[in-house]
Amino acid sequence: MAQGTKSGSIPSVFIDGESGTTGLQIIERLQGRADIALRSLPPERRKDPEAKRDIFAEVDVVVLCLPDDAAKEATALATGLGARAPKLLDASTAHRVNPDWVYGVPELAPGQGARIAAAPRVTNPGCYPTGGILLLRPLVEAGLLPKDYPVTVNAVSGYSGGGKAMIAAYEGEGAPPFELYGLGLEHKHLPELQHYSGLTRRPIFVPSVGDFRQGMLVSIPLHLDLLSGAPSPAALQEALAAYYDGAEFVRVAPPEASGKMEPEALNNTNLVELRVFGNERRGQAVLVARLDNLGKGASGAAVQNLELMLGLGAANRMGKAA
Ligand SMILES: NC(=O)C1=CN([C@@H]2O[C@H](COP(=O)(O)OP(=O)(O)OC[C@H]3O[C@@H](n4cnc5c(N)ncnc54)[C@H](OP(=O)(O)O)[C@@H]3O)[C@@H](O)[C@H]2O)C=CC1
Ligand SMILES: CC(=O)N[C@@H](CCC(=O)OP(=O)(O)O)C(=O)O
Repeated sequence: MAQGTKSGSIPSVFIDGESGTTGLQIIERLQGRADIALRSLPPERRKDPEAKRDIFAEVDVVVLCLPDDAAKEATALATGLGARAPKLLDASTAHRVNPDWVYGVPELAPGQGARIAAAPRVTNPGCYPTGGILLLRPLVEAGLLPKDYPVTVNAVSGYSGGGKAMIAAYEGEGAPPFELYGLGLEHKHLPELQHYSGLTRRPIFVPSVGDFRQGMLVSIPLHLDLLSGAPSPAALQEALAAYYDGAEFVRVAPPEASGKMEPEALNNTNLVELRVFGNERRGQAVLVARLDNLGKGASGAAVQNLELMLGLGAANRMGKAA
């Protein structure tokens, strides 16, 4: 049963940015559901503040699938509505480390799902930080990974991660087969990656994009002798498995001494898979997260958070209880 709604028994949702990549994917995931009423604006009124204000006042949750500046403007508009303000779920980067917003990773820590369910403002995580944080935080909390470890995060994303502009560029002429970017070491995901992983030293983050539409790998190399107690790869895997025991959308695979990972295996799901590859003789390991950048990295995560915010989420979707 849904929590108190503004009108009727079915909670209502408006997606601001409904014709963008993330917005369209959320709509696809919600289509056919009888427990959520999806509201919409005609295309010519989608950027009209008055039309937005009216629909914001009528719905229970607004999902912001907008560029950062537009997300901030929409937030101000909602704030202006006072008691009629809807709950907000922001898919942009604008509020990710803002303490007034709850970080939308239910599996982050015990009780995080309940915090998301109760919050008036939830910020959906970035796609790369979703993989990085889910790998790093349990190891920091277990005391295995020192907080000041010099972490490097390497990652590759499908080009849909760059939204409509990057999709058009890659599906047009002359796109490169593969590109490193973010080499100024100021990528917008670094603050949330560091903050929610619990690291005191700023990680180095090297993202890349490949000529495939959708899917993502995030990998983190580790020197085991620099970790506390020089743990084995199996001990790292056990720490991850224990942390996510019971979490519906996070799978921790058995340890592997060798292997390959490709980025597309979890496309069109809300799953993230965590793996530890290790060479005990060499004292080295690589942590890898695989996810769909548009699934658990964006729209799938948004639907998971939306369900919690509307009181529709099953308890086991919330990660662990408090
Ligand atoms: N793609 C991804 O994998 C991920 C994206 N995100 C984040 O989600 C947000 C949306 O990204 P994405 O869907 O990829 O981007 P897109 O560029 O695909 O879509 C953005 C949409 O917002 C619309 N828009 C822009 N300004 C306004 C406004 N003032 N009012 C209403 N609509 C507006 C655009 O309209 P128009 O069509 O007219 O340009 C466009 O349709 C961004 O903040 C992005 O960083 C988060 C996680 C992953
Ligand atoms: C391939 C690509 O360009 N990816 C995007 C990140 C997509 C994402 O998660 O963006 P948000 O932080 O807005 O959520 C980038 O690096 O900017």
